[in-house]
Amino acid sequence: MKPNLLDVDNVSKTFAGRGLFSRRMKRAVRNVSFSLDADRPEVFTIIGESGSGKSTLASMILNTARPTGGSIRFEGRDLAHIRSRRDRVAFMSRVQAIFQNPFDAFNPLKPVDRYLYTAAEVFSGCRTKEARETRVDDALHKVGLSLAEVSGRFPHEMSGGQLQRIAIARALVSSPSLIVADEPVSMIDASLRMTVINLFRMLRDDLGVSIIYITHDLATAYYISDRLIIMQTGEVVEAGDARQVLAAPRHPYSIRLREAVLSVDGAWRGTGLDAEAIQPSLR
Ligand SMILES: Nc1ncnc2c1ncn2[C@@H]1O[C@H](COP(=O)(O)OP(=O)(O)OP(=O)(O)O)[C@@H](O)[C@H]1O
Repeated sequence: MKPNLLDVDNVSKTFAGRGLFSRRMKRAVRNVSFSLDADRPEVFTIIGESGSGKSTLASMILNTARPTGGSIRFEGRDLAHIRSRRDRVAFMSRVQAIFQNPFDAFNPLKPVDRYLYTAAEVFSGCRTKEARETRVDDALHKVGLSLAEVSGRFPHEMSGGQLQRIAIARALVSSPSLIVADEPVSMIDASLRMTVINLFRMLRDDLGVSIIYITHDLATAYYISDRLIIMQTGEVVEAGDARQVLAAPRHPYSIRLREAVLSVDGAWRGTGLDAEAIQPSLR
């Protein structure tokens, strides 16, 4: 039987308390489980307020932090068994990350195309300049840009939205099957947010890439998610089909979350989304 794309199996993460003599442990993530099907690309959203454990969970999925309980398998392989450089590179070519602030992801003194060439060489094994250029141009076209537009340009010459699209292009260079996007639009102008959000849809529908979309923003979550989990103090308090969960939330936290969005006039406008058009039943 074909393994799942991802299995997060009863995963927990406890941090040792800060301070030399501190014995207090911080349980950032508690017993979280979910799976992504390899044959059904989807946008799977992890939503929750600040400090609910979203980024900690993301870093375990990206294998940059180890769970203190439970296990994570990618395409059937336990991430704890990925040790050699070769295995790490192979994993990273299949699972890519997009972070919150695109300006942090690029060195201001380095032209952005260099990052794409490096990705083409390291993750896609493109040995010649021509092969790298073709690969990079192809990835840039998928996000609505081209090598000609981007070549030799520095991060400060780009808008946040453009730079985030370049970050997505960099992630696409290796043809990943999973992208973990941690608050990818929260630092981008509202007017450009939807371009990036719609790109995730395109990646799912046209390229078959699954996206783990991490956010505290209910409106964009509602717009693009297939399934979601809602986290509170490290635990999953609600999970399921995005439309069902957000249209009829059951847990007090998800009810509060929904009310918070609906009570703030213009909250939907801030995202560039039309709440009525998306889901009239939320009103
Ligand atoms: N390295 C660490 N050492 C100790 N505690 C940590 C560490 N990293 C995170 N935490 C704690 O774990 C909890 C979850 O943090 P996390 O960053 O995963 O939350 P989050 O939902 O991503 O929040 P935000 O939306 O603000 O990024 C928080 O209470 C945080 O203070």
